[in-house]
Amino acid sequence: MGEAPACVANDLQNGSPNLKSKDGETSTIIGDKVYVIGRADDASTLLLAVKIYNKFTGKWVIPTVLGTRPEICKGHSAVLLNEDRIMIIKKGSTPDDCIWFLEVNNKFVKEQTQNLGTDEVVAWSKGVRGDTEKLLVISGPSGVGKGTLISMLMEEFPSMFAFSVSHTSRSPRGMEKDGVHYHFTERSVMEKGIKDGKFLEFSEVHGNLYGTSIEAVEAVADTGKRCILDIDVKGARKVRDSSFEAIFIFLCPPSMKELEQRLRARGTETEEQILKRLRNAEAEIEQGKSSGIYDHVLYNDNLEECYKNLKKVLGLNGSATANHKTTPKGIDLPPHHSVSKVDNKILIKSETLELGETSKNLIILDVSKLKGGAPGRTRGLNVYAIYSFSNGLNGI
Ligand SMILES: Nc1ncnc2c1ncn2[C@@H]1O[C@H](COP(=O)(O)OP(=O)(O)OP(=O)(O)O)[C@@H](O)[C@H]1O
Ligand SMILES: Nc1nc2c(ncn2[C@@H]2O[C@H](COP(=O)(O)O)[C@@H](O)[C@H]2O)c(=O)[nH]1
Repeated sequence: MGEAPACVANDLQNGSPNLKSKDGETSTIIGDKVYVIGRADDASTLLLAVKIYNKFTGKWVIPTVLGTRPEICKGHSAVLLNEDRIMIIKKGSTPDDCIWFLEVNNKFVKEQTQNLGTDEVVAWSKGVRGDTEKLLVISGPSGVGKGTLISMLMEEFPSMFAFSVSHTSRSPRGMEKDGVHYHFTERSVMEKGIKDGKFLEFSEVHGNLYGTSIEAVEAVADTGKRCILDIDVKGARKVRDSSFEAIFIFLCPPSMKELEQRLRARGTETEEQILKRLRNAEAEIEQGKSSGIYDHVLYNDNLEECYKNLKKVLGLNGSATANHKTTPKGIDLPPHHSVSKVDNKILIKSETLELGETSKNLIILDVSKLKGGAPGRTRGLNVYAIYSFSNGLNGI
């Protein structure tokens, strides 16, 4: 890995920021750095690898890679968007796997670079056609009824909402199932995952470690459903500061006395744990109301009333089919194609031979309204137009 990529010298001469594919690799220049994407040097993985050549220091760096990585394919094109994001268009891939984004300098990458204390961090996100709904973040003191209200929403709107399954170091309660209510995990394993940048957010709550993994949020994004996070105020603040768009709701109990009764009646905690949760509740309620994180503060006194109010702030009219979004569609790209960029449009050209006639095809992807990004999915990818020209037309 000692030599500079061959493309660097040529590229500096012709001034192009995006370099031609060499042996299935692409090289994209951003400032002093060349991002080389392709097979891993040791061929030990079937996932695309990233290495960075720093033209200033003359050194290669293997970055910390966050998010789910795309699988290797029959070649790919790389297109630089906005100096902080490289779009990868895979050849011969399935419609839901052909567009990926490598974030090299967005807010999340900058935060993680600081958190992880490493020099270089990059983050993958899969491209999703069209729009998906904002995340729904629900917080409130233990026993206020978050889980109860979330279950009601998911029961009434099963095709619309899905729960992000958090990791926790606490032990399961009687009815709780691993992988359904939480991923119950050893603290040391969670700490290693946090160190490796696998978590969107994490927090120490009531003496245990809790966290939302990037994978948990990605898993929900892939179903096209709206992702619900049941997390504490510190975690909500981290999500608020991230690139995610979300609606933040804080639930308050009618009184501390009622909160205590609910916790005791639930019967899932020891006396010591109940007292600890109640001690933390007052500070949490104070922060929830005054932090400016939350868009809505709802009081859960009468359960049915509170559920009605929750649906109201979510714009649900009570019908089970309201606002139902379908799973995001993929993009049917021809297996072999060439890619170019004009302003905010990506032009994907291909030729097919049918019944002795060559037809030229042009797909235009509009990337002007991209939203989200790593961690999670990059949404808002729009197939702008598909043109097909039979032999003799030289328009493309
Ligand atoms: N409005 C309500 N009136 C009376 N009881 C309620 C109400 N809402 C929820 N409960 C009950 O209060 C208990 C606590 O509710 P729940 O487990 O949903 O709280 P939670 O906020 O998710 O707590 P935790 O953060 O500890 O998981 C449950 O037994 C639930 O049935
Ligand atoms: N920051 C996060 N907080 C979380 C997460 N998952 C749950 N929680 C919060 O923890 C407490 C206690 O939950 P319990 O299930 O032990 O009663 C509660 O306030 C949850 O909102 C998470 O991933 N991140």
